[in-house]
Amino acid sequence: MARYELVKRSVALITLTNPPVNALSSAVRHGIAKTMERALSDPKVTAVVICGENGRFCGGADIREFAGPLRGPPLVPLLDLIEAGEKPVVAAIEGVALGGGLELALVCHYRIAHFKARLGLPEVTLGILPAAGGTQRLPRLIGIPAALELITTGRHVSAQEALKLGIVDQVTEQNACEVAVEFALRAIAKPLSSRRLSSLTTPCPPNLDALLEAVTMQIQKKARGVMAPLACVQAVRAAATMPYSQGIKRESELMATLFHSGQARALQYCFFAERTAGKWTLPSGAQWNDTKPREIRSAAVIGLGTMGRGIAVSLARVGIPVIAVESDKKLLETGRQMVIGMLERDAKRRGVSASLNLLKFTLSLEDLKDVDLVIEAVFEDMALKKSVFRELSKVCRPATLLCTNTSGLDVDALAGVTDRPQLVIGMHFFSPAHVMKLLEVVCGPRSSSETVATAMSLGKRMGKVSVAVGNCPGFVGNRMLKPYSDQASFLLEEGATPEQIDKALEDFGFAMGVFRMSDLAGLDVGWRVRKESGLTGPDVDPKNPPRWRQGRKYCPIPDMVCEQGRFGQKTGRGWYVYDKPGGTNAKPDPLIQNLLETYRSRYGIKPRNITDQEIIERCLFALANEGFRILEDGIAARPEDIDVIYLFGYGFPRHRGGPMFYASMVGLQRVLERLEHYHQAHPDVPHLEPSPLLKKLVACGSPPVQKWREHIKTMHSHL
Ligand SMILES: CC/C=C/CC(=O)SCCNC(=O)CCNC(=O)[C@H](O)C(C)(C)COP(=O)(O)OP(=O)(O)OC[C@H]1O[C@@H](n2cnc3c(N)ncnc32)[C@H](O)[C@@H]1OP(=O)(O)O
Repeated sequence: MARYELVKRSVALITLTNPPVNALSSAVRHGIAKTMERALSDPKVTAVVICGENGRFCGGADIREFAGPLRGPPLVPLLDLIEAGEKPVVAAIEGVALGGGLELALVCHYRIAHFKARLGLPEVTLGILPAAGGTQRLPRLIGIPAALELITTGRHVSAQEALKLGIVDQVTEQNACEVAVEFALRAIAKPLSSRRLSSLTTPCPPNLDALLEAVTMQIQKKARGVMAPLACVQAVRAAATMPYSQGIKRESELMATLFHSGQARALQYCFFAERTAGKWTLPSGAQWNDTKPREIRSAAVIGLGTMGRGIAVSLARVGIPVIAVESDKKLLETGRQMVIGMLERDAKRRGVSASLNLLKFTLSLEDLKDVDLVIEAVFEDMALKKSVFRELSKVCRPATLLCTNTSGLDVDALAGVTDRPQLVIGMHFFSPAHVMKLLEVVCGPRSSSETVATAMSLGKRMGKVSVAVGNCPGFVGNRMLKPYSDQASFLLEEGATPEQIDKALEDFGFAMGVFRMSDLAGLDVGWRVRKESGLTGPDVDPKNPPRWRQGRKYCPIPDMVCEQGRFGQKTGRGWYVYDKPGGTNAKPDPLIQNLLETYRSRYGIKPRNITDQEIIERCLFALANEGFRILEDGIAARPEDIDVIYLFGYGFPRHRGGPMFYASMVGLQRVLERLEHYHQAHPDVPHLEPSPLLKKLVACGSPPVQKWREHIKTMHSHL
């Protein structure tokens, strides 16, 4: 796990060998300990270079080992030994030096980085802190403010920025290992004491307390309830106020509180879930690693509304020529200006030039005859979408992939009107499409494996986290949203207010509660869908009981809000009131309070006190319960996929892991009991009835989320 060679007759070259990222597994730590001992004790060796195999220095501790007991040599004494050695040690950083990898580099006396390398201490994103001296050595090297920023955010820096900050001594465009060997030979005669970071005094700003206070407040505002960044601040404070020997103890104490926390488990689960989500399998057996995607050299987007504009920008900024289509001149011109503006702003922010030459705007579908792939992003109306797909079928060459950006309509019904159902697939982007990372790739029963592979690979190319899902109304994300938001509406009936529900959800960790989020998205969208599906509006049978639709309990309050022209932020009024249309400062509105009181008295509902616990349980357990049904139905392949969709598309707090992981952390038995309790109280709400899969998992002893798959017997997988 660490290779030893003697180069240039006197330099020991130690190469970490643990593909793919040379993580510091117990075997690698053992390898480093053995090879370092050999290098330090061999009189022929005058200097040491440490590098990583395959152009990657080191991706840090092996995160998979965190779940088990510590085996092999602990890192801190090993790193102290390297730093204390009397022979100069040089880190040759190629690829990445992250977490424990950077901590290893920090105990080397010199650091040479390849110009493409990235460095950072991302432990905070895994719910822990850099506990191999990182919080003590980095502030001593680059000062408190810069170290605090890097450690509390986990941000990676480029080699160039690392040089500016003083983290590395040299950046090279050549082979970093060869440069490091030459560097090491020159360093032999030089004294090492000033290169041992643990022996240095931390440069301390005069306003230390004010700085730490400001950073703490910023964290509490941005990452409400998240423990690790606050612990990082305390560890950095120790670097500023204590000698190294005490600071390292403080670092270790803080790590001990974080290491076994539920937040750390959740965040580490998210890390792997994100990587698992890209690994799709179809009922045919075809899967991500045996199906070659097609190369997409040109694309088209139909419809330049909010979604279409974002999609066009996402394609153009990764170098794909895009033809954008609108139905009339005015809309085309507006769309053109918006797309160009968005692309220019995006390019400015990234410090690159805007690829405007890749854009073409047209009113004619005929212009799409030669493109490789089309993404339809017209209004969410089946008849309209079908007419577009019929037309595309006529004008596009037979090999063109036809994708629909629908948020819940039947992808197979669209495939059915084309001459190539195997090349039709859903690409459900989230608004704003050039910002939001999630892409649901909706596989119809007739979508070919090559089509799935191509949509997934295009998503990756656009920087999206793509998840393959099956075809059903609302797919995964929006299907689960319904029970969640229905519960919020029922809670309004029973006595809660929008602000109370939002606060409970925001205290849980959501960036926005369900009502503030609906105001942002626009209330009219859901209203239109409910009208189309006959839940409200003129098509509802007048004989229908008032709070009852399609055989189940229905809350008409959201419709009543819309009937008053309150569509959310864009109209300046929704569940809240805003200073002006388009305003973002939500204030509780007495008119909504009135509406709720009138509604309750009309239906004889006596308002009751509702606790935050009930809000969280009813909203989130109903959400997870639908997730279990989605797994049973084979619409999502694994719980990780559902969690990734909720993390990246719906703002579920990452330190809670996603709805399915959260349910497993609460305990499936407890979730089952609470759902049974609420279903007993509300027997007319089917979403509260515990799903068979939840019951089955409880009966099997509530296995960990990673094992649920073994208990899901899907007869008709849609994936
Ligand atoms: C006491 C000492 C404590 C130290 C604390 C730490 O060091 S915590 C770990 C800190 N390091 C990180 O957080 C880095 C995590 N990794 C990444 O950010 C990225 O993987 C990467 C290194 C930037 C490489 O990205 P890339 O996109 O090229 O590859 P993948 O992300 O897809 O990863 C490839 C596979 O490698 C697995 N993996 C990556 N890092 C680790 C790790 N540190 N431990 C274990 N496994 C790791 C990843 O899961 C992928 O595996 P697959 O099986 O192929 O999905």
